Amino acid sequence: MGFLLVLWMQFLIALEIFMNSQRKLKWICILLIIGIKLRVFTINGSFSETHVASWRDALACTFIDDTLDPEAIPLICRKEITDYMEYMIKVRETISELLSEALSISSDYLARINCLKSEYLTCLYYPPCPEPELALGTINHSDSTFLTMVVQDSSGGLQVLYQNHWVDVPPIPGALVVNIGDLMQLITNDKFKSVEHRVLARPVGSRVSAVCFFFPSSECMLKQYGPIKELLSEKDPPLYKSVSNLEYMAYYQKNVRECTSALPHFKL
Ligand SMILES: O=C(O)CCC(=O)C(=O)O
Ligand SMILES: [Fe+2]
Repeated sequence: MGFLLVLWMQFLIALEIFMNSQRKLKWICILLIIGIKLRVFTINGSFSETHVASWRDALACTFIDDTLDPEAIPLICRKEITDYMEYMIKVRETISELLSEALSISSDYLARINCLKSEYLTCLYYPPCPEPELALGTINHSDSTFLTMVVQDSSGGLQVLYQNHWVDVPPIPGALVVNIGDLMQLITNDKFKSVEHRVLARPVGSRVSAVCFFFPSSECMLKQYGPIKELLSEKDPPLYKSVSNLEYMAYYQKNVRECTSALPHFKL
């Protein structure tokens, strides 16, 4: 645990330094794509009148099949991100087994269907917001991928929607927040639920967090994922159509402005 805490602290500090060093760059561009392996961007969501903006900046990199050329990561946080992802991948193995066991299917089931074999790491920086009542750090949403692991600094602000009330997810040093994603809800036929969550904007102080989304291996991007057969019965009929990761993401990206989740669209 000591090692883990040091690793996370180094990671979050490196992130904060990087994000601050990019301040000028951030504000002159809404979206800057540096190759396809690394993206630095300010997500303001839709600017239409009916939607709240997300008050945050991001550094994101994609690890296809658990790998990314380290050269693609800025030197200032390369070691920290590499070490962190190595650890995330190890934790993924354990969580994958625990989730399979919780579903009463073979413990290597989720590993075998390759649905957690690639990662999209988003390192987030939430600057102070001059008008927090008009914005959110991250707007209400559910994660569209299969699984998410979040590490947050000590600032707080993350909330989940529980029984129609927003409930704080208080930061605990060394603790990971693990979110079930929409596609996990789909393959588990609602046994696991993808929870709606958001991050509040604050007038003073910044916040950093690292959000690691897990999605399928490159060769399974077009694979059709549907409710796991072993979980179905006459009493538990399939609730969703099968869909590929690519198809789900395409729908999500096109329609995310109108909804917090694309899941209802794939209901039978
Ligand atoms: O910053 C956080 O703690 C969570 C952000 C989040 O939910 C997301 O990026 O999907
Ligand atoms: Fe999220």
